[in-house]
Amino acid sequence: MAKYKTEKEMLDHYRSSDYITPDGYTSDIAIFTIQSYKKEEKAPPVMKLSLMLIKRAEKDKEGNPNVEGGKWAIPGGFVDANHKETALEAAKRELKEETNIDGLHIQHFGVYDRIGRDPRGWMISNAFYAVVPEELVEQRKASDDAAEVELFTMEEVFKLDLAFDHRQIIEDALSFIKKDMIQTTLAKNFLPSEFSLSELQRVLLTVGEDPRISTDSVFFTKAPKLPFIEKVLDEKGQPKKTKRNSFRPSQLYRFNSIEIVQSVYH
Ligand SMILES: O=P(O)(O)OC[C@H]1O[C@@H](O)[C@H](O)[C@@H]1O
Repeated sequence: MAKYKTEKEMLDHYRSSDYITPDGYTSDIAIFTIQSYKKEEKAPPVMKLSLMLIKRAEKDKEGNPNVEGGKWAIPGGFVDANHKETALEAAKRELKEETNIDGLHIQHFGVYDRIGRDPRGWMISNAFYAVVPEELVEQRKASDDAAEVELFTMEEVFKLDLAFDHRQIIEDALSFIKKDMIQTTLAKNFLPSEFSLSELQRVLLTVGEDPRISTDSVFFTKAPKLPFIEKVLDEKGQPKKTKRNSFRPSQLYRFNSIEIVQSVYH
């Protein structure tokens, strides 16, 4: 038997407390970069995918023990409903407040809502990621409820005792980055404007093993035909080569302006 005649009447009597509702709404941001180290003069640089983590403060602002205090986590925090914030706005604000990093384009990739993921209650978290050149994370500085902010290689990250379900969030972000690396020209951010195919191969492999890229015979046959790169010529119109990473000269390439719609490395 219907109790109300109009939507307004129904809404006036609606009590959200009759239902289980979330206790909090948060945003988390995974910022990755590729760090490169030149180990030997005539060898290509060693490149490693790294992630920026914060160490959660042991105590909150009032001096009480902090939940998951002392653990490493990706930066994040609560969406400020009093200021009608969206999850994206909260992600950018929290990133700035906790790490001093500003102005990045971040991509939403998931919602984490498993009951029990946060011991304080049912907190639903929106996860964002970005892969940026190292100079963009150089101004990092811990503040607010972050005691430290550091870059860790992925090997190091997975050895840490991470807060909440952040290990799962990081693993999921990684699979998105792997796709980005082969479906977009993301690699461009980590290469000089003129680069050799082995330098391109090294950047692509920082996100994980892929036999189609790591097998030289496959990669070096396919790569020169990629539609979005072109050979660089010198002033005389001859192929321009480099010896910066080897004793044998290697052809230099550059990205052209073709827009990529589909994976092209495969
Ligand atoms: O850092 P505070 O504000 O304590 O809480 C935010 C964190 O709470 C967790 O559910 C989220 O994943 C987010 O990282």
